[in-house]
Amino acid sequence: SDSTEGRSTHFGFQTVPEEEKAEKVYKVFESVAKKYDVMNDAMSLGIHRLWKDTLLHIMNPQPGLRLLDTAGGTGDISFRFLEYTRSMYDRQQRLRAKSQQTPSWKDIAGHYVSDEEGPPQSRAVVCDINKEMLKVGKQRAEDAGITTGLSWVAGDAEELPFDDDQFDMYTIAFGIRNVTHIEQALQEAFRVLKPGGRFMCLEFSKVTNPLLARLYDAYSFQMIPVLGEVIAGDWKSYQYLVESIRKFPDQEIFKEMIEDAGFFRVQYFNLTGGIVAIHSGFKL
Ligand SMILES: C[S@@+](CC[C@H](N)C(=O)[O-])C[C@H]1O[C@@H](n2cnc3c(N)ncnc32)[C@H](O)[C@@H]1O
Repeated sequence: SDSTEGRSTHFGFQTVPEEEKAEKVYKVFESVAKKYDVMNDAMSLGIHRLWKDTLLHIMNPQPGLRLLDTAGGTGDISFRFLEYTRSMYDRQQRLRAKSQQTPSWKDIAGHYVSDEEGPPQSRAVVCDINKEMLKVGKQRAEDAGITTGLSWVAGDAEELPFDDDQFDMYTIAFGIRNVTHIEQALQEAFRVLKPGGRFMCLEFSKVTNPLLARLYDAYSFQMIPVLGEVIAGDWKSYQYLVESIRKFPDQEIFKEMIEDAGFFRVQYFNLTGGIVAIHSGFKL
């Protein structure tokens, strides 16, 4: 660290003191909010959509669960969660209509629903520190006609504005590397999950294949800030993005950090050769 006082953290190609990171990160996302979604498609050639879909497939949530989507930004994970549980409900209804032997709702979803209560309502809470990102997300939800089961809360992953044991699922997608004290955010995830609840994190990680690593490095250092400048008029924010990815702990180290926060059965899945990884763990 080249900081003279305290610990330091990287921002762009400079090193900034840890206490300034949150402010810098806030400014980055405030600045990119309106172009955030289009930039994601441009930078990843649309692949971020597949990574997010994969997170949902691994989670495989039953209808009626409650999700906290931390650093949820403009809502991508929450939208997918609500869509996934809705289509699972439809599928189960169709199966049920076809066969008397199909289990009842109570059998499928345990204590969450009873047949008398009708379709279980899945709920997603998007929590993000950045009001601009939440604003863009709310507008997207409105445009897509998503009116039920979704709420938007301004809050810090390091100090979540929720009581203990509230959620069945906790997700953080491309969010944790932006948080100043990762351990603190992991402890908060543990606190707000119900016993049996699941933590899932989608984040850039360490590319495992050396050839892919070289290509990926060239692409991200040469192309991403250029795309940021051309599409969003913001070179610096996208330079930060590339650099913050390189600073984030690799798969194994991050797995240990999750275990240290108290989670059990921690595992990870590499996607696209480790460009991103999904880490998962349970609160018992
Ligand atoms: C790259 S975006 C990810 C958004 C969304 N999860 C997605 O996958 O598209 C990172 C988000 O993390 C948020 N963020 C950064 N630090 C945070 C913190 N300490 N607490 C909550 N959110 C934070 C930013 O405001 C931003 O919206």
